Amino acid sequence: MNGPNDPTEGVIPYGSLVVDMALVVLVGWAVWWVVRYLRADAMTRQSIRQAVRVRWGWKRLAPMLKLAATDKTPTALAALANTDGKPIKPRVLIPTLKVTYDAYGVIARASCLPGVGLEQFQKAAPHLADAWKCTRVAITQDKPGQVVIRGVRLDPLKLPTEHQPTGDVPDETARWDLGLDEYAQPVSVDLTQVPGVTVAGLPGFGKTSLINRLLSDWAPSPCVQFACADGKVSAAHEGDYADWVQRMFAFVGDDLEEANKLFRDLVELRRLRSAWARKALGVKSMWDVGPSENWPLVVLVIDEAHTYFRDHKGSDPKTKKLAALAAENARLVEDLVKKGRSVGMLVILATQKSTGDAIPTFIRDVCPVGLSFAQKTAEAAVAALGEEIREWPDANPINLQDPTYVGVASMNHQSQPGFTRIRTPYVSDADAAHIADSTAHLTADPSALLEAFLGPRMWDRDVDLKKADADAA
Ligand SMILES: Nc1ncnc2c1ncn2[C@@H]1O[C@H](COP(=O)(O)OP(=O)(O)OP(=O)(O)O)[C@@H](O)[C@H]1O
Repeated sequence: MNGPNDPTEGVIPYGSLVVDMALVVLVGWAVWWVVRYLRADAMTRQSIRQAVRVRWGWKRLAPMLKLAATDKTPTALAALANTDGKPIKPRVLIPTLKVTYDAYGVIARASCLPGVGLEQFQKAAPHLADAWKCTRVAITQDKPGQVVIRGVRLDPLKLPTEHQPTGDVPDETARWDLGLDEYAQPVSVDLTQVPGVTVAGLPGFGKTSLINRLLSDWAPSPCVQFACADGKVSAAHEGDYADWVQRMFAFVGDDLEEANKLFRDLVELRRLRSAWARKALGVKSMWDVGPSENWPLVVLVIDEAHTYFRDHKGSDPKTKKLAALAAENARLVEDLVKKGRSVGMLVILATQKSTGDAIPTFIRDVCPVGLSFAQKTAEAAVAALGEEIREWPDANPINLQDPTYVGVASMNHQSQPGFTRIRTPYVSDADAAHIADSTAHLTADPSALLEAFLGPRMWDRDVDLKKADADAA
């Protein structure tokens, strides 16, 4: 009974305080979720609903897919509580499941149980895809005792994306952000220590846009200098690189002689860099210290590469001269790819031609990274990506001929087995032009930079280029 002197008067009962607080937390949590849901785009909202379904259905689904374990040994507590002597029921253990989402689908992390691990989850993947209404499900293990289940409702390869370059200096030099893989996971390749990349594919499937992205993302760095040979055009103001010319220390069109001179100059630079690396940088490989404004990473883009390498057949003097130039061009570019890695030179070769002479196999095979957009025939796919592609039919670029796959490439990297399919984003010409404009002042000739860096005393000294060649090989 509450009287005037009741000591509990004005004191909120402890139990009610806990309930109130729980209610506040619950309401706060619900509001947070509603706001999150309303602010999400249509694709993400679908994924949120999917994530809720996945979480709620897991307890029933896991045993049906044999992703549960039975523990017949009673726990100590159950044994103590078992006073009537009846046999104790075995416990069914269900892997814990934490589900998150993104625009493309769900990412679930499940704990492993005795007898239920990576292998069992991988076996169940097609059934998980059916139950969760996913186009694809991938199971990987990121740490012991836990698997990651990636389910994509929408096929990321079929959804075009765009990339707007920021114009900021990249955080990491030589990281090439390529796009999203078939599970919508970002794919990037580290091009430090990589001397060559090949890019092939039918016309109009996204090669230029892919290279545009690399140029746009890297151009803001003063530690990168670009040169280009574009076999599709005769003059710098034409074609895909017209805007980029201002951010390039050298540009040549389809003239074989001019291209030959550019390749020779770059081989000369490579030889000088090889000769001076140790004295000037204090290390044998530029990558030990990274590129700098004085010693920038030199990126040579050779577009429509077949223009410079293709075989010229005929016995008239003009054809013979072209044939000799093409053969020498191939030899010079091979030199750059084979020996340019440690001194910071990277060659990107692109072609729409799908025969072995477009990018000679002796050059292709020394390029550690190869990408191919759609190809018409299995032979063309092999010419682009090497014989190994025959063993990976799912990733074969002959399956990318549908217009839906404009912008989708299959990539191999010598350091990893197999191929990755990547949805590359579209980079508009206007955005690329803007970056080229705003970074044009960073353009510098790396040979002049080397000369200035070494100073007249060192530059004048005879360097043993033959020895440098032998060291670089
Ligand atoms: N990643 C992409 N996503 C969506 N659409 C793209 C993408 N890349 C290119 N496209 C579309 O395809 C068109 C042609 O692209 P691009 O010029 O990059 O092809 P290409 O392979 O370089 O062709 P070519 O060999 O003739 O130079 C672009 O204008 C654009 O409309």
